[in-house]
Amino acid sequence: MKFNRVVVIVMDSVGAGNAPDAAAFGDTGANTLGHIDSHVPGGLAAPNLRRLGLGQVAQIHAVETEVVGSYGLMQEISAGKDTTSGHWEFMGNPVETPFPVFPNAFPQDVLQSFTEKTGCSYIGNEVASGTEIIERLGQEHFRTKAPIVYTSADSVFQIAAHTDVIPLKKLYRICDITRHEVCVGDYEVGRVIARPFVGTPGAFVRTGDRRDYSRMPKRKMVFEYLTEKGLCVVGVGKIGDIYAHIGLTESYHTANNTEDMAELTKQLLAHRHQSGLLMANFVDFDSQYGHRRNVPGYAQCIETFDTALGTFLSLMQEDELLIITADHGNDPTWHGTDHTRERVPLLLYSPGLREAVDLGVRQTYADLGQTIMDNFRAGRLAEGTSFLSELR
Ligand SMILES: O=P(O)(O)O[C@H]1O[C@H](CO)[C@@H](O)[C@H]1O
Ligand SMILES: [Mn+2]
Ligand SMILES: [Mn+2]
Repeated sequence: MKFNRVVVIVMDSVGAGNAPDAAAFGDTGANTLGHIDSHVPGGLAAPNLRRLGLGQVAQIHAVETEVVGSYGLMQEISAGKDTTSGHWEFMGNPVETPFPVFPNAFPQDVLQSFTEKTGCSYIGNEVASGTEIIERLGQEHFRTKAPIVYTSADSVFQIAAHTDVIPLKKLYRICDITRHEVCVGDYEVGRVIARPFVGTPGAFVRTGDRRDYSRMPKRKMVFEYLTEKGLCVVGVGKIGDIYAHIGLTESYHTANNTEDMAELTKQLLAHRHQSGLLMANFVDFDSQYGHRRNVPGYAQCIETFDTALGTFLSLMQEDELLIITADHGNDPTWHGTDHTRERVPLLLYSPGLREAVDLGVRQTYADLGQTIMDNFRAGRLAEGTSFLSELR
């Protein structure tokens, strides 16, 4: 079995529950898909994901469905349950040492360095929810013209600014300096994130111009192996940012899931003459609904995605393989606002596959990357087991 193209969709945070090491993360019992399904009247309607085997791997209510995809679960070996750890592990770089987190916000020396290097003062410096902190500090931000600095439970240095106070380009420059000159050494967070927002007090809205500045991976990952072989690697949404823009031949930033699917479809059709990888991260599940603990919103987001997925599946050819997965959980019924340590679904589809195969529980997310390496005869990763030969 060999596919000319592999398409990977990461449904950001759509976990399937029960990671064996969930206790170490305070997440015993968290179950993103299971809990959403049980909280929605009538349960989740996701006929296309079910056709690919979602009902076989997630604890969602039973619906009689003909399964045409192959399916399994993957569990993470990385030390963190953040986006970067998950994505890097997919592509052969599990994160062994946790990225630094700041449960009491940033120490004074980091902030002093921030002020010196960027020439900006700051307000905030809290562990906060991004939507809540801009409402609470928005007026002070207008008065002082200082960016709002905050962190989350995961390893991030977030910088929020209204676009009328700090123009987008300037915010990006501040983030770039923070990434390269401030968050270094013991403060090398997973990501520095630009959080521009617009609107008026009481109605501030974050825009789709968010940018993530990743730390540099220490190991070579799948993208580089593929591009070295002359294959194309096209990223959609946050993919370029998450992989520090290494090994991509093209990258298309998007503002939301709708744009992700539109761009992914466009790129599926545009690159038919080439061989390689096309990968998208659909972030809305996580950022709009998971962190906001919005159960009906999350359910609706899955159902909307499912409908768009139906159209995407109908466009696929026999020599194209689609892999759908997630990078961690973010159970909207859980306490707090952080991600949850869960196994993630692994759903495969190709019109070229004739049988639905149960791929079981994969012991690392790197099985995904190893399968891609195997498919393109691009060598072997140190971690992961290919499931290519299991497909029928
Ligand atoms: O509250 P907001 O700003 O959405 O923060 C969320 O977004 C960040 C990146 O995914 C995470 O750290 C998470 O907590
Ligand atoms: Mn994520
Ligand atoms: Mn998140």
